[in-house]
Amino acid sequence: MIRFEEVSKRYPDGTVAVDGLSFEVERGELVTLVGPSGCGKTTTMMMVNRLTEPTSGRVLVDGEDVMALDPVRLRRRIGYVIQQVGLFPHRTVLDNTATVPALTGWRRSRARDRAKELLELVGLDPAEFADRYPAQLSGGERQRVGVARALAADPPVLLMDEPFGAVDPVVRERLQNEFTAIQRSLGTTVLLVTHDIEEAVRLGDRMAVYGRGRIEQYDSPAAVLGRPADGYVAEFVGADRGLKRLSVTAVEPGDVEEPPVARSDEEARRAAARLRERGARWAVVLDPGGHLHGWVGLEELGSAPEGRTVRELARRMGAWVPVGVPLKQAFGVMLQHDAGWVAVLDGDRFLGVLTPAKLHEALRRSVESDAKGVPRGEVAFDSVTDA
Ligand SMILES: Nc1ncnc2c1ncn2[C@@H]1O[C@H](COP(=O)(O)OP(=O)(O)OP(=O)(O)O)[C@@H](O)[C@H]1O
Repeated sequence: MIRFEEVSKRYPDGTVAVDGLSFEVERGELVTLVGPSGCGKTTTMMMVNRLTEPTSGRVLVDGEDVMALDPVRLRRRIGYVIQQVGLFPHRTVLDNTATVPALTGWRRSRARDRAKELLELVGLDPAEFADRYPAQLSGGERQRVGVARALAADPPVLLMDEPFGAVDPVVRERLQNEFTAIQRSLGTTVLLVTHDIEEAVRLGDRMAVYGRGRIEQYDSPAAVLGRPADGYVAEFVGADRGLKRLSVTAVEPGDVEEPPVARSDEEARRAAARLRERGARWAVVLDPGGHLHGWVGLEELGSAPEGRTVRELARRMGAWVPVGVPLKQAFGVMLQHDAGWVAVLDGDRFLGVLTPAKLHEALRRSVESDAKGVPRGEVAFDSVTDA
């Protein structure tokens, strides 16, 4: 969708901002550009919509050399979100958001409805914000309007320069999640510049790590963290890249272990005897169909009056995640519930539990699987301690 062929940019004062850059962004892909200040990220992006032009090489959008296209028409196909946002000061939030749909010929009421939907999505209640002017917003709110406005236009390509920079960390994470969900559903191709390595790792299908004027590594976040191309990249992504990998490594069915289980229709005392024999102090409670019902402690089971079933004593289980979420999320749930494990579900089917030891093992397996180029399930460790 976007292709750079040996692109260089030398500014008139002689500064070489970008030097012989070649890479490609597939349709529907979200690529993050990350690197230290002044390394050429913004220049790279501005060459896509011709806000600046290459000195040599070619930039192709959908197979067409941007230099052969009319800049105004080119920019209509390419959304642009910048940190300073660039909202129209004399227009309300709603009109700002509806600008492009209105320009491209939508009926006014339809454009405004769409704008309201998107404002809501980025966490700005239209009832409160629609009629305000940009000057009446905080920096973070302005940024959110900028993101809503870019999405309202539904462009096939979106360029974003630090779009979430001015938003506080809690709102940022929500906004990032909502943004990527919309981006995936619309199939938008995105180039996103960021200083924040976490953001680059979490959002990018692929990430480009910049050194001065060039890309040092272009790969999936898991590969960049697992196999940095050189010392520079390793240092840039940080000594805690193992931790960062938690964000990009999914919980797989093979990561879970089988916990002690009690069936909900089982008699409580019988279940207690079974658990005692096994040396277990608690059990996951499943209904006869194998669905998660909750959990129960040995003490409650053992002291239950005769005839009680496990179901009557089971407690609700908050510590669970769907299979496929990042390990980081599973770890977060574990900490949030102060639990030594977290249940993993596939739809409403219980797969098993993820323990801290299993989580560590999953992380190590993912590093090894990248290094050896084999699927994670095929990486063998003799024991967790070896891992
Ligand atoms: N119009 C210009 N004229 C001359 N030099 C420029 C111009 N714009 C940018 N540069 C220089 O080109 C280099 C790359 O700048 P660019 O803005 O692309 O970097 P960046 O990676 O986006 O930086 P930051 O993360 O700080 O935004 C820098 O050395 C910058 O000073």
